[in-house]
Amino acid sequence: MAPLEEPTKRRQVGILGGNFNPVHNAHLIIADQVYHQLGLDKLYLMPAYEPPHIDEKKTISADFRLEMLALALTDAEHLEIETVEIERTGKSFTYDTMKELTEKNPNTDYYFIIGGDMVDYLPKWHRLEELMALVQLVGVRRPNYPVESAYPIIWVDVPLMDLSSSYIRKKVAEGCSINYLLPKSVINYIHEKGLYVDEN
Ligand SMILES: Nc1ncnc2c1ncn2[C@@H]1O[C@H](COP(=O)(O)OP(=O)(O)OP(=O)(O)O)[C@@H](O)[C@H]1O
Ligand SMILES: O=C(O)c1ccc[n+]([C@@H]2O[C@H](COP(=O)([O-])O)[C@@H](O)[C@H]2O)c1
Repeated sequence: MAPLEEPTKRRQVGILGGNFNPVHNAHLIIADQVYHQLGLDKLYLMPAYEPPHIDEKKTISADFRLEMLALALTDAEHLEIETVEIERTGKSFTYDTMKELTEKNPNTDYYFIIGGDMVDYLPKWHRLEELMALVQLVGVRRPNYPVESAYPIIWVDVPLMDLSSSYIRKKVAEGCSINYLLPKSVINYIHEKGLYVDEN
């Protein structure tokens, strides 16, 4: 009798989408914790070309943000950059991106991570029901934001971190230290390129 064929193991992949303006240690801790706690095969940080919010956030050129991500991830083999939204340019809705990725990689299960600040905003996401049919949403807590949702979110425990890219941009503009809030290589890059000095 012919031996039974092993079913192909599906690849388990996490995605942390964001602006990464700049990438900071809370992003890296979240990515690493979700990767390990969910036993994923890979986790991608996925920078947006332009934020998709209705009330837009300002951002800087994708080239700067990509270079800072590459510096931050130099020693992390389990963490990589997904550039699909940068290559597409313009605004990307997560549903459109995840549809493209799931079609390209039919043997992969995707886990899309959102910070607690995004939970209340979820009902406004583009084609949310369809997005939830494509990916598993994973929530991570953020200070001053809810930890519950009517939506089927897997909550992964991370330390509560009151750290944001806007805080870092503000500190640079004020001429304050940003040491230990993000990798040293990224701090050096920010100073070298003179980023965020005019932030208001
Ligand atoms: N300190 C944090 N705790 C939990 N989640 C976070 C934290 N910082 C960022 N995130 C989450 O990481 C993802 C990408 O975040 P983003 O690049 O917008 O950074 P940010 O620090 O929120 O930026 P900004 O201050 O410019 O709004 C989002 O889902 C966001 O909720
Ligand atoms: O698709 C949407 O409607 C949608 C609305 C708001 C945010 N998102 C995604 O959520 C991720 C975090 O967003 P942000 O703006 O906090 O960096 C990022 O990948 C965004 O593209 C997606």
